[in-house]
Amino acid sequence: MGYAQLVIGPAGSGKSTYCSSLYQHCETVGRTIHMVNLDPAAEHFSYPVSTDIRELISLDDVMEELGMGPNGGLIYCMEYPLFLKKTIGTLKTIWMIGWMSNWMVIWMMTILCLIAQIELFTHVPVLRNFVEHLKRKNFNVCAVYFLDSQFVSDVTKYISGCMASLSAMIQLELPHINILSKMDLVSNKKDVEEYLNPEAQVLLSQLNRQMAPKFGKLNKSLAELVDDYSMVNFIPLDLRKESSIQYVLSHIDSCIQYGEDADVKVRDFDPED
Ligand SMILES: Nc1nc2c(ncn2[C@@H]2O[C@H](COP(=O)(O)OP(=O)(O)OP(=O)(O)O)[C@@H](O)[C@H]2O)c(=O)[nH]1
Ligand SMILES: [Mg+2]
Repeated sequence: MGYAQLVIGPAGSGKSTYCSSLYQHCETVGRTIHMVNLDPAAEHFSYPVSTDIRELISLDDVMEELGMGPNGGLIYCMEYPLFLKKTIGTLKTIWMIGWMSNWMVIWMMTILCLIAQIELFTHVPVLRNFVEHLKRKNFNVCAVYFLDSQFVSDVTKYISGCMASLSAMIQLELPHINILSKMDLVSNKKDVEEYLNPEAQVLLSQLNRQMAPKFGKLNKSLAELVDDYSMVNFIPLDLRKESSIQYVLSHIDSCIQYGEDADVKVRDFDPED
């Protein structure tokens, strides 16, 4: 059994910083973790990367050689025929050197803008195929979705963040954890706390207050949608506090049942498969 978290979220939401802090945290507590970069647009890492998709294809090369823009270039990279093969090869390499019982963090792509992000989740099957493959290979995987706490300062931004997260949740069909990042930048914690686990009625009245009356019906549907998917709640993350990282990690652990068989070193798969 292997364990993996798929770190996803909009540009600048704090994914890389989280990976770096998580790596340091795991080093401190003596927990093995492997970072796998699947982001063709990544630039540099402040932690050792076990495998890196850029050895196969990088966004810079695609933009330079094919004259593509950043969003189209990213989709080109993800659709590149060998992308899935390389990622699967990556996993095999990790398995073969016997890391099976360890954690693996898959640092998922940088999302260049919201449109690109939705296309990457809805139109490009490679992510989903990859997730399916991980599951078939006995990996417990969860998606860790990042949202910048600066973007939940009002209800309309919060709803748009929820919709993006929901779309990832529905497309990937993975256990899903939402993180509200950069909590150290929030001066009034109360403003944000009300969005950690909001009630539909409160969201609706706030939306109606901010928007023209003609949006009333839409607001009601959106508030109900967020409520129906009660999984759309957020865990705050303050990277200054070790306890906050530990708290997030414990949620992820329980989400993918890490720990129960963590010490089992036996391979329950065929590496050549
Ligand atoms: N104050 C504060 N700043 C943060 C935190 N996390 C990230 N940042 C800053 O936010 C910016 C973006 O963070 P990244 O970790 O690069 O975000 P990302 O999601 O990896 O961004 P892309 O890879 O471009 O999609 C950087 O300037 C970070 O220093 C945090 O917890 N607190
Ligand atoms: Mg990044």
